Parts: sequence; C-alpha cells; structure tokens
Amino acid sequence: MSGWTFRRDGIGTFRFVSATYDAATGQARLEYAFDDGPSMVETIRFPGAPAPAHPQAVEKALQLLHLIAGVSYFKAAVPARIVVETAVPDAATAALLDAVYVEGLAEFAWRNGLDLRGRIAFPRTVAEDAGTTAPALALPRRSLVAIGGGKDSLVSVEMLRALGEDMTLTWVGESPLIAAVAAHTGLPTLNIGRALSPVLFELNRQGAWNGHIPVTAINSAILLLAALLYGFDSVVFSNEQSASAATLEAEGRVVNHQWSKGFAFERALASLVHARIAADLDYFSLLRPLSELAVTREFARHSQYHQHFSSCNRNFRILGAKPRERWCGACPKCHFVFLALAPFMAKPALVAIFGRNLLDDPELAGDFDALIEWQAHKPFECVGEAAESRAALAALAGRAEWKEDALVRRFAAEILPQLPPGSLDMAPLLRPGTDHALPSRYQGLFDAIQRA
Ligand SMILES: CC(=O)N[C@H]1[C@@H](OP(=O)(O)OP(=O)(O)OC[C@H]2O[C@@H](n3ccc(=O)[nH]c3=O)[C@H](O)[C@@H]2O)O[C@H](CO)[C@@H](O)[C@@H]1O[C@H](C)C(=O)N[C@@H](C)C(=O)N[C@@H](CCC(=O)O)C(=O)O
Ligand SMILES: Nc1ncnc2c1ncn2[C@@H]1O[C@H](COP(=O)(O)OP(=O)(O)OP(=O)(O)O)[C@@H](O)[C@H]1O
Repeated sequence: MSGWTFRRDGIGTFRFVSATYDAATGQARLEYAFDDGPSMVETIRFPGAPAPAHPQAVEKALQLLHLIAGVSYFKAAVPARIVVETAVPDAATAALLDAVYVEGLAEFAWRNGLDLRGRIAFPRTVAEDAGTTAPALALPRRSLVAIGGGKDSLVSVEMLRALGEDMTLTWVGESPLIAAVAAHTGLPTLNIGRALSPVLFELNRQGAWNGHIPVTAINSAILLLAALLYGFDSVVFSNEQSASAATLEAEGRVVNHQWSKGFAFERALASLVHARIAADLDYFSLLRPLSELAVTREFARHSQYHQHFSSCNRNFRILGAKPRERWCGACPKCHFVFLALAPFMAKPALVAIFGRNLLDDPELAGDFDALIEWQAHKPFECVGEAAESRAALAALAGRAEWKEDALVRRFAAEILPQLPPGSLDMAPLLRPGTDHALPSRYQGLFDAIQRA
C-alpha cells in the first residue's frame, strides 16, 4: 500500500485484473484493483480436486466467480467505472452482474445513504443469441449440497437422504461449527477454503465503505465451479420462499437483505449456467416452495441435530468476535428461530437449545416487534416474513405452556386485537408454494408436506 493513498470518494475505476486456476494446487486466484492501487487477491482452495475434465466450462465458471466475488471489493469505494481486463462478459452475464451489484448491495447502499440504481453498468460484448445453450458434459448424477450449520440445509439433507440421493455436503470457509454439524450427518463432506484479500481489511481500517454483501451469490458461484471440478450435476441450496420478500420498501426502493437467497437470483443464475457453462449442471434451491414456518416444522422432527446446529450468524464471522455459546440470544436470527420453532417443539426441548426462554424476556419486546413489523421494519437479517412471526405468536397465545410468558402475554393483550381478523392463520403459511425451479424428480417431496 506504500505510495498509494486510499480515499473512498477519490477512486475512479474498479478493475477485474485476472482470474486463474492452478490445477496442481487446486487454487483459484481472483485479482482486483482500484485505479493504479495495490492488487487485491482473493483465493479459493478446492482440496484434492482432480485435473479439470471440462476445461472450457471450468474457465467460464471461474470467470463468473471472479466477476461475482468482486462485489466485496467494489463496495469499498463504489467507483463510477468498472473495467474488465479479462474476458468481457456477454450481455446476459452482464445483466446478471448488474443485478448482483445493485440489488445485492441494496442494503449496503441504503444504510450508507448511497443509491446505486442506474450507477452500475458492467461492460458487455455485443449481445449473443438469447437462446444459446451450453454443451452437456455428461456430469455424474450426484448433488453438491451447501450446508450452513443451521436448520434449512439440514432439512434439505434429510429430504434428499430419504430419496436415496448421492450427495456430498459442502461449505465455504473455515467453520468448526459447520464442520461438526456436517460430520453429524455421517455423509461425505467437502470444505472449500476461501481467503479474502487482507488489503480489503486494510481499506476498511482506512474508512472504506462497508456493509452487507450478497454472500450467497458468491458461495453459489464457488459451488458451481466445484461441481465442475469434482463432477456433480446438481448444486443444491436451501433458500426458502420467505427469502424473496423485501426487508423494507421505502422511497421507491426495495431492499432485501437476503436478495441472493431469493428466487429471482436463483432463476437468473440457473439459466445463465445452462446457457453459458453446462446444459446439464443444475443450480436450484430445494426449499423454495417452503416458508420459514414450514421449514421449522420439518426441522423440529429432526431432534438428532437439536444440540448441534446453530442459525446464529455471529458464529460465522471471519474477523469479528464469535459468541461463547452456539446461540448469542441477542440477534434477530436467534429471536426468529426461537419463535418459529416454538409452535412445533416441546417447550423444555426448545429452551434447552437456547439456554433460556427468549419469549419470557421483556427486554426483548422491541426486537420481537420488529419481527412482526409492529411500528418497525423487519431487521436486516435472515428472518421470516412478518406474517409468519405474527401467526407463530398468535398460535402460542392459545397454548397453555406459552401464554403466560411476558412477550406472548403482551402480544395477546396489546397487539393481537389490533391485527386484521383472519390474518393470523398458520395453515396457509405451511402449504408449499408453486414458485420454484425444482427438477421434476423432487416434485413429490412436497406432496407429503402438503398432507402433513
Ligand atoms: C458473519 C456475518 O454476519 N458477517 C457480516 C458482518 O461482518 P463482520 O464485520 O461482523 O465480520 P466478518 O464476517 O468477519 O467480515 C469481515 C469483513 O469482511 C467483509 N466481507 C466478509 C465476507 C465477504 O464475503 N465479503 C466481505 O466483504 C465484511 O464486510 C467485513 O468488513 O457485517 C458485514 C457488514 O454488514 C457483513 O458483510 C458480514 O456478512 C458476511 C458477508 C456474511 O457471510 N454474512 C452472512 C451470514 C449473511 O449475511 N447471510 C445472509 C444471506 C444474504 C445473501 O443475499 O446472500 C443471510 O443469512 O440472510
Ligand atoms: N459457509 C457456507 N458455504 C456454503 N454455503 C453456505 C454457507 N453458509 C450458508 N450456506 C448456504 O446458504 C444458504 C443460506 O444460508 P442460511 O444460513 O439461511 O441456511 P442454514 O444455515 O442452512 O439455515 P439457517 O437459516 O438456520 O441459518 C443455505 O443453502 C446454506 O446451506
């Protein structure tokens, strides 16, 4: 960094400098820079990956990963100009990237008082035929399943296990918690290494713009490259229906904290992969038909994981302090998961997971109000829709074991009477939706849930 001064408002250009994959070490190297500043190099390690059997598809997937993962670095200065010094993307790829950088950074922009709409335009070659299909590679019929240490991916794992699917569980980055949960499934695992450039952390110290990024888009691109390297024909995520809902809508903007977990991103990425990378490589979310409540109802049955999993995102920090226990009990995700599991679990078992009864803590009233969008917007976190939280609280208000707890009692006395009658029924929220892109072999999975 010597001889180069970073001023976040003084940067003109973000450069995609190079992207290489070294088959001997299984390491991808993604290089970026601002103006004539230092290289920012991110590395992704694919342990034990065999020499690429499909080098052209691997090269395409590597380019896509380079372009998507740039979002972590671009955000540090959000300059007006983007230069791609590697292969310039075609129109369809550039359109996806524009969306990842504008919609995926919408929360970042909102919270920093920025507006990226109309400000991001990836360079693109002249438009290719929209109907182009990439060649089929005869990839083996097996699934690479993303695992995050929480309830969602474990529900998928158990659904796929019940179908006898050949699968490997995979996660990006070092996480003892995810490793322990993955080991508990007894299934084959693959931990992919990821190291962000230390230059980014230095820029953060020097006052770079910082905030939320669409991390699922990055993990998805990493897993697609992994599928080609190790030989899988499906990359399976566990993003639920509720992830597509906005966190807030204000001043003509739609901000979704979970944008890259949403259906619009899933569809766009899946069709780009079929068109440009491999016709037989599927990317989809198995849980897309389900609400968060439908997922927690399923997860409640899998008690073998209850003392191992965690949905608390504070566990997954690279730099920041991690909670001493698996659940910090103080973040919106802890609050939401407690509430969403409560209608489906025995109370002592749920309290044993969290170490205390969060619904009996009056100090948390404001936090639970945000979950039900009561005089507040939903928190910027991976939580279900307000209708789900309201329905869960209404259900608990009618249960002898819960109704005396401070926050349930308060909800029943002060809030419930002001809510529209008929809006609190849980049954419609538990019914699987029809907006999904599941391969036909999985359609039957949700018939069973429908009947439950
Ligand atoms: C774990 C977590 O929630 N981290 C968010 C937190 O970051 P923090 O500063 O507390 O610590 P670190 O995670 O260690 O990050 C250090 C710095 O690195 C930047 N960074 C990190 C990863 C990356 O891929 N790119 C990066 O640029 C980060 O900005 C830090 O400066 O707050 C940050 C600022 O708001 C968030 O960016 C961190 O979020 C992580 C990228 C992360 O993995 N978050 C997931 C748990 C998450 O938010 N998942 C969403 C899915 C959203 C989506 O559309 O994909 C969810 O579950 O809803
Ligand atoms: N480190 C990671 N590497 C790869 N995929 C991940 C990682 N962390 C999360 N995911 C995947 O991203 C998606 C969204 O993560 P999310 O945290 O919502 O899921 P989860 O951990 O399975 O469940 P929960 O909602 O209880 O946290 C899931 O498909 C999850 O498997």
